[in-house]
Amino acid sequence: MSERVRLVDTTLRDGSHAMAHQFTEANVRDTVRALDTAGVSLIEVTHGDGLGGSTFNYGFSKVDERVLIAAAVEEARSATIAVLLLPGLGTVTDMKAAADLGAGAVRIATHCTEADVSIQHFGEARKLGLETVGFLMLAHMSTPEELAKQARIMVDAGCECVYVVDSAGALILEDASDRVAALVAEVGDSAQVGYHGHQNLSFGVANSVLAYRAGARQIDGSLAALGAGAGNSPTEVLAATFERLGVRTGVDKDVLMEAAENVVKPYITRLPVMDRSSIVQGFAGVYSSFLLHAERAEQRYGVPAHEILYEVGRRRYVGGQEDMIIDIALRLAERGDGAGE
Ligand SMILES: CC[C@H](O)CC(=O)C(=O)O
Ligand SMILES: [Mn+2]
Repeated sequence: MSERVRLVDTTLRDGSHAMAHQFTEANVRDTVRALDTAGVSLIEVTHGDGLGGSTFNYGFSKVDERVLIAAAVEEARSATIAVLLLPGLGTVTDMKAAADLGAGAVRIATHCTEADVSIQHFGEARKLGLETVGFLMLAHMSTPEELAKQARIMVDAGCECVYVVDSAGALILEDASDRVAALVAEVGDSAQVGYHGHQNLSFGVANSVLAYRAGARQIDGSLAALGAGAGNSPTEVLAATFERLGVRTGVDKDVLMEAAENVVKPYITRLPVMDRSSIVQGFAGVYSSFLLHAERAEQRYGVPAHEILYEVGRRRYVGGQEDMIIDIALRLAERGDGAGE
């Protein structure tokens, strides 16, 4: 077997978007137990939009994320529990609270051109002794060269693994591996590089394989693909694929398949699929977590979600601009016929 790649599971964080942030404590306990048994070493548990994400703009959690993080920590025998933090939404105080609850890693996410807003958070995370990961979101909006410069900022601030995050599921094959290769060339001597994919155009797993070949050593997935948009690369498919390729992951694909079928699928309220709206997200480069917001706007204002998402893509909105989905829906409703395409 060749070199090891670490599969990181984000069912209980990215999946929060698809669940409209309604995870229960039992969902978290059952999923963490299964992932831990399968040998997954890093499990992310937070509101979909990270620490402090439970708000009017992003959607309220059913259960306080601190309760969920504590439950996850209690269930994990070997795995480390990671939390997501978007500077400006989550604070250093939130990060300290998560560390006090037993979280051992923080993944700090910024828009792909704004790594500088994470500098303080990486410094504080290292002081807390947390494993540190950086997320460069909506990576399709930057060139490989620009992205590599942003990765350098995160690594210099204390980030141990910096991710190319295909938030819109818009990257196709070399789009993904060229970005990973640029990051490896820039920071590979002092940090790892990771890859986080979405299935909007169906390339999550294929891009992950190419990312690995370009030097990524941490790859994200979600059980049963539970994640924003058309979902994430399914963790169980990543495990099976890397095993077929002879790449060691240290996880048991059969335990993961069992978990996807019998732990996660039964609680999914809306199965992520490549439907019209999520395909538009991949095509137009729209943040995957905007999907449910657009679907709600469709219900309220009678404008098709895919029309709203096309317009979001034209306007190049980024994370944090969820409220503008309402603005678009109102304008399209006024016009009476949607944006057309
Ligand atoms: C709001 C955070 C976001 O969901 C992070 C992520 O998984 C992505 O950008 O794809
Ligand atoms: Mn994601």
